Amino acid sequence: MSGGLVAIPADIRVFEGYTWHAAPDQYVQAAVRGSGVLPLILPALGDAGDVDMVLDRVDGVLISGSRTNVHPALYGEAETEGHGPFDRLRDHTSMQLIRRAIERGIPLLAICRGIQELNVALGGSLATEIQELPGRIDHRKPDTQDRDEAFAIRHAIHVREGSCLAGIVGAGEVKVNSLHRQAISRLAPRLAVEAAAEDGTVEAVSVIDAPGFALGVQWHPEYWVGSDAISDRIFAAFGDAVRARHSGLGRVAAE
Ligand SMILES: N[C@@H](CCC(=O)NCCCC(=O)O)C(=O)O
Repeated sequence: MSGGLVAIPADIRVFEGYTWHAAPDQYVQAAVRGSGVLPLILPALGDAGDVDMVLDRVDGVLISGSRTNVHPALYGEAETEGHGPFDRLRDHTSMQLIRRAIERGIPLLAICRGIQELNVALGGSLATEIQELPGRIDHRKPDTQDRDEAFAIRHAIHVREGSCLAGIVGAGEVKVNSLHRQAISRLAPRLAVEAAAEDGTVEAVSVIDAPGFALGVQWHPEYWVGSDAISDRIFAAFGDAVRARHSGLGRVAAE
């Protein structure tokens, strides 16, 4: 595998009487098949981790989705019933990784919870239970046990002309899936909105003046890699950026 190494920060999960550091296989498979890179699941070590030691050795960072939410204290709000469930170690590891990857120009693709972590890591905030906000559609996962139904393409978003994302998938309307009940509220200063849903929900952002590839999307392109052109193009573009860094081209440019 010559495409480069990509860190995927793990979630903390408890089952079978153990605590696990885990990442969903759909992100691992999308990294391999869609980006042509070698994924490396990174334990959620929080302060015990050494982010720069990891970033010295990888060529990209892929931040996955999760049913857990970023803790509201990280964007200055009080915890309520509606904000949970939480994964504080994931929060800490992801956000350190995000900040340093951007500073070092290491390619970053942040998906669903990942775009929310990106926004909070750079100083923004989140809204929770957005389906209860005036004028918002319901962005939550459909009530089904069938995974293809859960990740089915469901609503339109508008990709802004001239955005980084437009350079990957084209500007205008595209259709995406939707499995979230939180979304960006206060946009972080260094983020630019790349796409939005018809109800105003931010669906994609890029990092202004980032030295490397740095894109966040609220939907799940990883799930349909191999059968959806938009998903394929996003992961191919991420893979190109990772390969450029792996070959030393991106590393020289950014550091
Ligand atoms: N928890 C956040 C982010 C949502 C997310 O990442 N969803 C992916 C998992 C979908 C599932 O299997 O339930 C939010 O709800 O906004």
